[in-house]
Amino acid sequence: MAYSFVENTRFYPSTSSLLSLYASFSTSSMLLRNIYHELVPKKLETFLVSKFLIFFSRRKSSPSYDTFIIDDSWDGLDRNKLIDAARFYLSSKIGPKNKIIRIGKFRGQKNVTAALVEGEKVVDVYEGIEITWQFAKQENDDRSKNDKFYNKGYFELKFEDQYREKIFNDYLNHIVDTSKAMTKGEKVLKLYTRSRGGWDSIDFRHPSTFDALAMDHNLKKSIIDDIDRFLARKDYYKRIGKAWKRGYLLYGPPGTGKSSLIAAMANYLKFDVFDLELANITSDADLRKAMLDIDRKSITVIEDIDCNSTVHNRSRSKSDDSDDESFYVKQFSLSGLLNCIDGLWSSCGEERIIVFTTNHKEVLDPALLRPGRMDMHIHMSYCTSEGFRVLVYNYLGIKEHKLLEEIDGLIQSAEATPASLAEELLKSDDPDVALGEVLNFLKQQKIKKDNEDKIVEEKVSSV
Ligand SMILES: Nc1ncnc2c1ncn2[C@@H]1O[C@H](COP(=O)(O)OP(=O)(O)OP(=O)(O)O)[C@@H](O)[C@H]1O
Repeated sequence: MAYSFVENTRFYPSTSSLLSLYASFSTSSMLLRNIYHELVPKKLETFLVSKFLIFFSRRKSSPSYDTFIIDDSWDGLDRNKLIDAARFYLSSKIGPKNKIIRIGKFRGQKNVTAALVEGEKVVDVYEGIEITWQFAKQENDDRSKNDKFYNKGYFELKFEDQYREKIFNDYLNHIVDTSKAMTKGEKVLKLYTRSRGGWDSIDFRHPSTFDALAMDHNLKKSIIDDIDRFLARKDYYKRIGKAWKRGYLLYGPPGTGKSSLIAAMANYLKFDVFDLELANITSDADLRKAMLDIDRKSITVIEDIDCNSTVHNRSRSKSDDSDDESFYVKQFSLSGLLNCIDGLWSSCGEERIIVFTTNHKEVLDPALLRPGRMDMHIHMSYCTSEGFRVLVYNYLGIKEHKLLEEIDGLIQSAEATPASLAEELLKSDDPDVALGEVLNFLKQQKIKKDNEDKIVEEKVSSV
């Protein structure tokens, strides 16, 4: 036992020496810590720690990656909206690491936009997840092969496979929302037309505005009020169980501004325009598909409905037509079309506007004209004195002129369209000359109109 005591004192320090050793160790570690904090700033420390962790986590196991492809078109038919959103989104992510970029600017757009070219990569970080974007061109596209700068293609986004769900459910929505916010106030409207079973789009840059429209002031105001009320009533439509859509029937002679009014509506609402030519619709299924593919916040236009035998002639029977396919198209009436739209759109719960135009309201299916069918019937009439003042201000920049009184006296009876008067005003920048042209035109127009009236009167009296 004594031996063991002697042995123990030789190999183990006493409690007091242990305490003094600990005290000197903690003093020097505090000193070292202070020196370290003095010399190494907080940011550098965080950076070093993160690099250290990344280095060891990479060494631990090499991650595997998944890739999503965002193609130019979806389903081979319609434009893939996600690619447009991705383009906008990535334009803000392109940085100094990208040595070659495409740049451009739309008319009316405030800032220059950048885009990725083939092979260039962008690394985006979303909630700590790294996503690598790359743009690639379609291999089977001939123009892609020959034209280095042709930008039809697709995006690849690559990420660690453990984040697949997060990317799919959250990140892609984040891209759509961010791109929407980025384009707000700078939205370039699109005009969609139907071709090869899908919708093709081009930029829609019609300059028409409500201010520039030559039409009755009260009518103009009632249209704007109607649109505003419609947009504010989402809950109301939901409550009464009706599709949140509004239908307008524009009727009047050619050149009275029906297309201009549609463009003014689109510009006012910042809604895209879908031009639906019923003559290009091949079947009921095609019509349903076309209607279902129409985006929310859009105006669907069916122009010159009176020229479309397919929709106003309801009384045709199958024996009238040998061709089954065309018979099928001719089967749907305008009110049938509206029912179809109501049915399809009621489930979508998003705002949509539909506009029909006609030069001859009188030949339309009476079912369409029944109250409640189209929400508002808008008569686009020949130019009035009030409307002409708007044109004069738009084209010549003046509000008063000595010839205006004489023009006012003729304008109502001459039945001139705003389009024809606009043509006359375009002939000169000099108000004296331009308004002189208008006056001559109205005089000739009046003579023509009186002659036509005389012929009609003679016909009526001979009957
Ligand atoms: N009410 C109007 N206010 C201002 N400009 C007008 C108006 N109506 C016509 N115009 C001018 O005439 C051009 C042709 O008019 P627009 O195409 O809008 O007429 P429309 O009634 O749609 O004719 P159509 O029935 O032949 O399609 C317009 O681009 C515009 O310059």
